Amino acid sequence: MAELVFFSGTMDCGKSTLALQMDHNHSARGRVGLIFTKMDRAGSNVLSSRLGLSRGALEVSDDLDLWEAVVHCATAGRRVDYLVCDEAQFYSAAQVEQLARVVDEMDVDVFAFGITADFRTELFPGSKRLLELADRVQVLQVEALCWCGRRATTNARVVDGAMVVEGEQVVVGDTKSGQSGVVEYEVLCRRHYMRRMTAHAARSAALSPEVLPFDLDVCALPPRPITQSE
Ligand SMILES: Nc1ncnc2c1ncn2[C@@H]1O[C@H](COP(=O)(O)OP(=O)(O)O)[C@@H](O)[C@H]1O
Ligand SMILES: Cc1cn([C@H]2C[C@H](O)[C@@H](COP(=O)(O)O)O2)c(=O)[nH]c1=O
Repeated sequence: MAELVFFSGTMDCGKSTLALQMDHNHSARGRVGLIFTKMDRAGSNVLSSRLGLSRGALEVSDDLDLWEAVVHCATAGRRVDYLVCDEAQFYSAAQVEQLARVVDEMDVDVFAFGITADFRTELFPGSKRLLELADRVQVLQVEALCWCGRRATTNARVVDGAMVVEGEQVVVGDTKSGQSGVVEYEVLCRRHYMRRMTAHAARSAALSPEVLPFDLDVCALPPRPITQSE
């Protein structure tokens, strides 16, 4: 019996890697799949992992009807046993409903991968619909960690080390850019998200004479690497 499964977690927790592993394992057993993605950091029509693995993928444009795409393959005589859908947070609610229809009417497994909440801790439309319709929601076992060592549960948007909470919901980016003025993301625990305390802000606070010595959060900072100039 086919299922719609939503594999979710924060940024940088291994979702794309798992997507590639799932495709590998299913195809190794003779199953035939289609890989979809949307706005992968590496570019169009590619599903990439920070581990360096990547595969060609069908780009999910805003107007792509995923039900029609699978029906087209089937009517062209191409077997489809499963779909891998990465960056599913970017899909529309209607496209998620099309995926559910593929599962229910064509008995095709759909494995969707994506983050649930944006930089404001609000659900993406695609993620919301997946949480509402999926047969199973699996939180990935590899935990991304906040700078303090707690499990990260939020995806903060950061510009020049400072958290920003205003802006467009969709800004493609990575967890480290190192370039001034460029949007990047940092996974944080809820506590430090609510405090707007990025690793950069915590390090700055640690150097401030106002910080009381028993502010354990700041004391939890990993030692800053000593640069050559110091
Ligand atoms: N050099 C490395 N050695 C081992 N694991 C790594 C390395 N670089 C990245 N990773 C793993 O890859 C994960 C991110 O992979 P990726 O699939 O791109 O995540 P996501 O799609 O969730 O953003 C990290 O959580 C980390 O566990
Ligand atoms: C929090 C947040 C993230 N994004 C973008 C940034 C990345 O391009 C993807 C997530 O990719 P990953 O494989 O999970 O690392 O989503 C965004 O557009 N808006 C946000 O609020």
